Amino acid sequence: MGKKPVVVVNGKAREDALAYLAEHVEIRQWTEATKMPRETLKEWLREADGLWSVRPLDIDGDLVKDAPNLKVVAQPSVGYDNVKVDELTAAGIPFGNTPGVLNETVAELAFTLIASASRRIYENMNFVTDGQWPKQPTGCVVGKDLSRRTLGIIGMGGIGVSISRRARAFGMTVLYNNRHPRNDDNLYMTTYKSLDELLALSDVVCVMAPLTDETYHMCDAEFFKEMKSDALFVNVGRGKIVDTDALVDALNNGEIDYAALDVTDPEPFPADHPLLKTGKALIVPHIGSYTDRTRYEMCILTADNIIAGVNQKPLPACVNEEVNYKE
Ligand SMILES: NC(=O)c1ccc[n+]([C@@H]2O[C@H](COP(=O)([O-])OP(=O)(O)OC[C@H]3O[C@@H](n4cnc5c(N)ncnc54)[C@H](O)[C@@H]3O)[C@@H](O)[C@H]2O)c1
Ligand SMILES: O=C(O)[C@H](O)CO
Repeated sequence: MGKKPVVVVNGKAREDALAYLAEHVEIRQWTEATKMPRETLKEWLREADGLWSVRPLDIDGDLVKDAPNLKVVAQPSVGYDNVKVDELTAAGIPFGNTPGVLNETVAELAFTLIASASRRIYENMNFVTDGQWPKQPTGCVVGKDLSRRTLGIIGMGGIGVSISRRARAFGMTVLYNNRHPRNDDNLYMTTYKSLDELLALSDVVCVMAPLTDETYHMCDAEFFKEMKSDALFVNVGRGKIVDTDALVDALNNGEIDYAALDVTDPEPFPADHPLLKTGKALIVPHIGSYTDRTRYEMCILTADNIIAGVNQKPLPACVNEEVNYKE
């Protein structure tokens, strides 16, 4: 039997998925508690056929330029704003991500944020844990309905569609903004609006777009001024889509009512950040896809991307399908 292809894993990854991958390749994993130094990673890649990217890792042409045998890079996420895909394409390296398998799970988290923030679950639970059970009806923090209110989704891709289905089941009117209006059955009773219209009409605005040059700081001071003053702002896309200082100002000035975030800028988010001092934010630490089953499926898809790549076969989920595979 010939030598197995070598795949570098630059940090901690699910052991069950690595065990599956190890049936096909030889794994060289960075197991130190500290982040793998970039120069060491470049050194290891000189001998490698594949890279399983553990985030945060900036992936670009420089990282792979001295890796003559590298045939694939893959990571267990759908977002790939850490990757200069065109530079991998130029180097003849396909890049694999994990679309689809996480749609329902991330939509469940987005909807959990929408519902929990609307009913002020966090603040109301604090009454209970503090032994301050409130006198009804005025003592508690009064919430807002979801039914008969309007949700505006920015970024109507795989996850946006799954969020819109949940919102309709809760009796919400659903609007969306996307690069292009969509025309498919998934968007039943969901209406395309320009960004300005969506912001003016929505009671809940949910960002589910990728981070790109175009979306960086899309949610700025002007954006929040265009929202309704009693609206909820939700971000499950990427933290850097939001100008966080502008969000703090908008909450403090009453331009919007509340924010619920799965993603922040920066990550990790500092415990003494002014956003947490507004008392108007529900924040969780980027857990959108974190259920055991979904993370397993994402990691198995990552392994399958790598197995295909090292064998110079088309990846099951390839971002740069146009790549000319290395000979
Ligand atoms: N919080 C989490 O754990 C988590 C989990 C999964 C995905 N994400 C983020 O969500 C993003 C979307 O995931 P997806 O699987 O739905 O991707 P997708 O590619 O299926 O959908 C993204 C949609 O956003 C639209 N879009 C792009 N630029 C836009 C813009 N400027 N304005 C409006 N719409 C725009 C695209 O046209 C596309 O329809 C990912 O790129 C990732 O950054 C976060
Ligand atoms: O993009 C994704 O898939 C999530 O943010 C997890 O990294």
